[in-house]
Amino acid sequence: MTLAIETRGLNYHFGQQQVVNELSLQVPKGSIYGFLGPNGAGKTTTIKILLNLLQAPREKVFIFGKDLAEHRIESLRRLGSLVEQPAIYGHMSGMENLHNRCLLLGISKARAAEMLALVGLTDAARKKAGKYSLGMKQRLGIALALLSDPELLLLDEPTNGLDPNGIIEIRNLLIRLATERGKTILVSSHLLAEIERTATHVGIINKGKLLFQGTIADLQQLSQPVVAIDTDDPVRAQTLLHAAGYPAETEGAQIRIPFQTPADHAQANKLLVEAGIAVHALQPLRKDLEHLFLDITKNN
Ligand SMILES: Nc1ncnc2c1ncn2[C@@H]1O[C@H](COP(=O)(O)OP(=O)(O)OP(=O)(O)O)[C@@H](O)[C@H]1O
Repeated sequence: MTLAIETRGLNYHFGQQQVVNELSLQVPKGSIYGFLGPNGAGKTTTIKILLNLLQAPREKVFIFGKDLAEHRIESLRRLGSLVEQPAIYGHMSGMENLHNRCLLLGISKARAAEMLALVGLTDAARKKAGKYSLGMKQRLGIALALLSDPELLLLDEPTNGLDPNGIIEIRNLLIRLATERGKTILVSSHLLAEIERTATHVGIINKGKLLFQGTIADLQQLSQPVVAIDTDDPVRAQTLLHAAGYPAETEGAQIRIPFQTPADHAQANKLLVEAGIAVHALQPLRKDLEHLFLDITKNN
């Protein structure tokens, strides 16, 4: 497996505070890697190290197999990024913003129109960027990052503050960039739901430590959905379900069984009702990131 990004036991401190702790990321080439963690987990700091905005220690950070500390310029040429707010001039149109950057980078202006089309902003090309919606600004920021045709994109919470439409637009754009243009994309978020439909791979960090890394299928295995059952007699309900072969667990006054098929849930319901137990509610639940974190931390 070729790795676009690899960190080997990376550490980083702000004063006394250890913000990145023995972090070993492996981002396969061609993947959309969801870099997940709650606020303050160390995502932005890690991304800044990958961009050498914070100094990358020797032999800890590798971009396409090369030590970033030793091959800084060469590695950074292969990277495009959107960290925090995109650097956009509000008084210029989207097209002018891109032309401006083309001039700075010594790139043909023809790239500007191509990138605007790629991020779906052709119709708004002449509009002042200051009048763009937040989602349009983010897409313009991504177009700016793409001008130099980098192989690897690092996007720090690109959907932060966007409405559902904006989130879908960014999601579709990332999928197109990976599948049609062969880009590798590392995208950070604190919301699993935002990432899981886009990402092929996931890394979860908390307090600078990697708690999980793997494919989205590996993660889904861990976040198996469950069915929560509220009854008037949880103890007897659990015993009955167990006897019928359901691996029923209690969570407070609720019983939880693994999510199977609707017919299977109906069967469990029938079993309980026929035994004279009142079933108040039967509800499929997906573990959210917070619960997944708890689970993953517990297993560590
Ligand atoms: N320049 C700095 N000086 C001191 N501490 C900092 C600095 N930047 C970040 N930190 C601290 O490092 C920790 C990690 O912050 P970081 O921004 O990397 O997290 P994050 O996962 O990106 O969170 P968020 O989703 O809130 O952006 C936090 O406790 C933060 O307060």
